[in-house]
Amino acid sequence: MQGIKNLYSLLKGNRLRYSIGLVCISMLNLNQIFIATIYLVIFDGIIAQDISLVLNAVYGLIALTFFLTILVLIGHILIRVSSIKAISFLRAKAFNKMLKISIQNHSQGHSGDFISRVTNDIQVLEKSLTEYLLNITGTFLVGIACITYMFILNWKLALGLLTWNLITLGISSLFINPMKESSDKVQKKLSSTTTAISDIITGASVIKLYNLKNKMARRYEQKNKSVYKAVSKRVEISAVMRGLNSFLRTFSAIGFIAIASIFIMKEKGDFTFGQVLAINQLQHGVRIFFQSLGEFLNQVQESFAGLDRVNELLEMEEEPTHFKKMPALNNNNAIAVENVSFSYNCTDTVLNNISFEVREGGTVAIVGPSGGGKSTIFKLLLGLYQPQDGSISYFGEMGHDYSIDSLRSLMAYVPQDPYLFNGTVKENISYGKKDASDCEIFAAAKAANAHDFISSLENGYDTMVGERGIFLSGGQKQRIAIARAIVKDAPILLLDEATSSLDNESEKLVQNAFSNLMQNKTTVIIAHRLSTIKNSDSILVVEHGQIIERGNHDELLTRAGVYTGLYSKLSG
Ligand SMILES: Nc1ncnc2c1ncn2[C@@H]1O[C@H](COP(=O)(O)OP(=O)(O)OP(=O)(O)O)[C@@H](O)[C@H]1O
Repeated sequence: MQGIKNLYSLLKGNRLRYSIGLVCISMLNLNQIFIATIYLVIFDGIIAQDISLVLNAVYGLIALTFFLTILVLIGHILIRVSSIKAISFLRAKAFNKMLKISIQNHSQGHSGDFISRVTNDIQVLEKSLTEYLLNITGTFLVGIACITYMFILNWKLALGLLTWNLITLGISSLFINPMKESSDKVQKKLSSTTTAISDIITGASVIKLYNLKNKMARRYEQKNKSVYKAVSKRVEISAVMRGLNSFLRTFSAIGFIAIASIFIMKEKGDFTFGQVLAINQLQHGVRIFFQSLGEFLNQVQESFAGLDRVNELLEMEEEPTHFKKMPALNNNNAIAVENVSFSYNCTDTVLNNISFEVREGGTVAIVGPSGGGKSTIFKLLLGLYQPQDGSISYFGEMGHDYSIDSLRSLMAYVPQDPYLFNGTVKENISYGKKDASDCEIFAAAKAANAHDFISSLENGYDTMVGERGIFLSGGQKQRIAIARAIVKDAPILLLDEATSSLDNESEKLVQNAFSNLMQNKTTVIIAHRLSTIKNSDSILVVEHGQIIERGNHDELLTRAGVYTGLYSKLSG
């Protein structure tokens, strides 16, 4: 019952329209009652030789058919419109939620699973609003109406039939839990196939490069097989349930005819022939109520499983709007990081007691071996994760004094492999600043050494870049990302220099674009180019989550430590 209530709650704002639609369509189910009444009138009329009674009943039947057709038409329109509205609202809610959930939740889940929740699971919910709830409500209404009418016609027959149907409901209800469990499994398995599909799309080039086609096909086949197994299990349960229902239905009909015949033959029945036919008709409604209701309740379990998964998504922890409170710092530098420690999983320490500062307009380069914690420092500065210990301040204000949004407006971040959205070049640059004018976009592209190549594209700034910028080279994507950062014009830059080497010409263009971007800005750069490192005010060597050396290029070289080793590798 709670599950059905939850499904109805999806219709918030559309409930009245949906309920009217439900009533209209349910009226169609109530035709059992009308037809039973007409049978009663026609057959008792025939026996009484009353032609006008028979004719009136026939006219009534025609009028009823016409009336019900109109009602069903209106009902379907109302149900469809309100369901589509509710479902598109839910889709938008899930989409917005995905924009808000913390990066931790994003990294823990698989993109395919998220996609499956917003597509497969919501689709099931749509079906439950347009089909399952309709079936349940209609069945419920017709059942109650038929039972009431049967009691009015003959309470003894009604009581006998009711008892028998209650027993059949008890038998059907044995299938509720297994059906819910197997539907749950089907939705989860479906989600894992979406995950596999998402992998082959995002990893298409790796699959081709390493010739993983067969491996991926086998992996998908396995997942597909497990979907097949889960669906087969559900089909088995449903088949047994349907078979049993069908048997009970037939048994009940034969039983009723037998009992009614005995009553009539022994002339013990206190009902007319018309009433027998009417009750026979009504029994159909009662059977639907007791048997199909069980069947529909089992069907709706599929939507409860989908609803659980969508609700799980909607209840995921959102990114906090502010940093958590930190011990105050008295430091007016553009960035001050003091005694910061951090772990992704609360057990393995990734950053251990890190402290450094960057003066306004200064440049700090972070270098060190892979996995040392360089990118993690950026994630903390950007507020994507919060340190467990220590403090971070920006321009003399504590991180927690800013909202996360205003904090991010202070920073422009250019990652190693910039993400471009599937849109035009112009759109991708303009993401740096709301309402960026064409002039600002062109000026930024010029400063990022991107204007010339953009102008030579087929549609210039209106050229589509493809998914993740697939139509552009690595250097071109970087320059567009730099142009995006220039448009943002944030006082702090976080730059992650690409490790992959570009050809000489492209390398020069990107380096030059970086220099233009860094003018008059405070910059922290994860550096891999010797020239960048040498030109920084200060260099931090990060290894195993600690700053093991710091100073400028000359100072570090005189120490003959880890930096000297890195330097000789880079210059060698
Ligand atoms: N989202 C995450 N969840 C759990 N552990 C993570 C996550 N991201 C990184 N790590 C771990 O944190 C450590 C530091 O990673 P980080 O990416 O900061 O290193 P890095 O110095 O930037 O490496 P690289 O130069 O290869 O990019 C690594 O051991 C890595 O496995």
